Amino acid sequence: MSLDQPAHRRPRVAAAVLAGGVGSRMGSAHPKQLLRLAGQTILERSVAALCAAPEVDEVVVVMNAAHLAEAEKILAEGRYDKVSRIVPGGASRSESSLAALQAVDDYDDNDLLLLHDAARPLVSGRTITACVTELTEVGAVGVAVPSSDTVVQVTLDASGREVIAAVPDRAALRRMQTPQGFRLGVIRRAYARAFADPGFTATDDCGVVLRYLPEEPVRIVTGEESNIKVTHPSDLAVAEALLRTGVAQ
Ligand SMILES: Nc1ccn([C@@H]2O[C@H](COP(=O)(O)OP(=O)(O)OP(=O)(O)O)[C@@H](O)[C@H]2O)c(=O)n1
Ligand SMILES: C[C@](O)(CO)[C@H](O)COP(=O)(O)O
Repeated sequence: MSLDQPAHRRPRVAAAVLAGGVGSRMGSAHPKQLLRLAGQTILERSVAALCAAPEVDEVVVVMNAAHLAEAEKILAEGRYDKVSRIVPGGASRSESSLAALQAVDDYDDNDLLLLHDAARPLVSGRTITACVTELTEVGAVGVAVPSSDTVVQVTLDASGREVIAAVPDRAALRRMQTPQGFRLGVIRRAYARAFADPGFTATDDCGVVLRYLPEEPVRIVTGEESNIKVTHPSDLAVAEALLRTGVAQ
């Protein structure tokens, strides 16, 4: 903890919106976070959700470097008061998470960081609050939902075709979403170890803690089906419908 902070102060809470991707699966010329969803960009919707959360003090946007100026313009016009920094993302999602960590290097290890996919514009205030609440007890938390599909592990047969290798017990499986939240000391240590590992790859941030700080419990908060990740063109239509019908806001 830095010397100019009282020891008993409440932890500061930063939220990072990860928007460093190119959206290749969306197949659009523009990164998907800059596409409009019911009249507002996906990026703005994610930023607005985090800005509206009373627990969040500050929002950092990690933007695809080629579109930084565009994001700055959009977010300035929208007057998102909690957005303090817009920084360039990295080549992978993990490198963009690292850029978020670097953007809050003035925060103490005891402060909190939520990492959220820009591509999940329908996240609710309830889910954000639940993450921050859990971080009063644990150092790492991730939002997840049960799977309504059976999930199988596959392998390749001799002819190179996919076959089922295992059917894990569905009751013990969850589909991870974001936000994923951390005490900064925890996520800093996990990423320091991860980036020292030449074989490091990850698809989310909780997985980095699980792998590199195995002694650290990563708690699950049950999320909402409506917190979809806009990934393929059909997800845009689903997101529009969720907004139109009031299932999401
Ligand atoms: N280098 C990257 C890659 C991804 N992301 C962000 O991580 C979130 C989840 O990634 P994904 O849905 O895969 O987005 P893209 O990488 O843009 O999509 P694709 O994999 O289809 O190219 C998105 O908000 C994306 O912008 C990021 O900040 N930096
Ligand atoms: C973090 C995440 O949204 C959890 O489901 C997901 O792993 C991101 O994966 P992507 O391939 O970067 O979309």
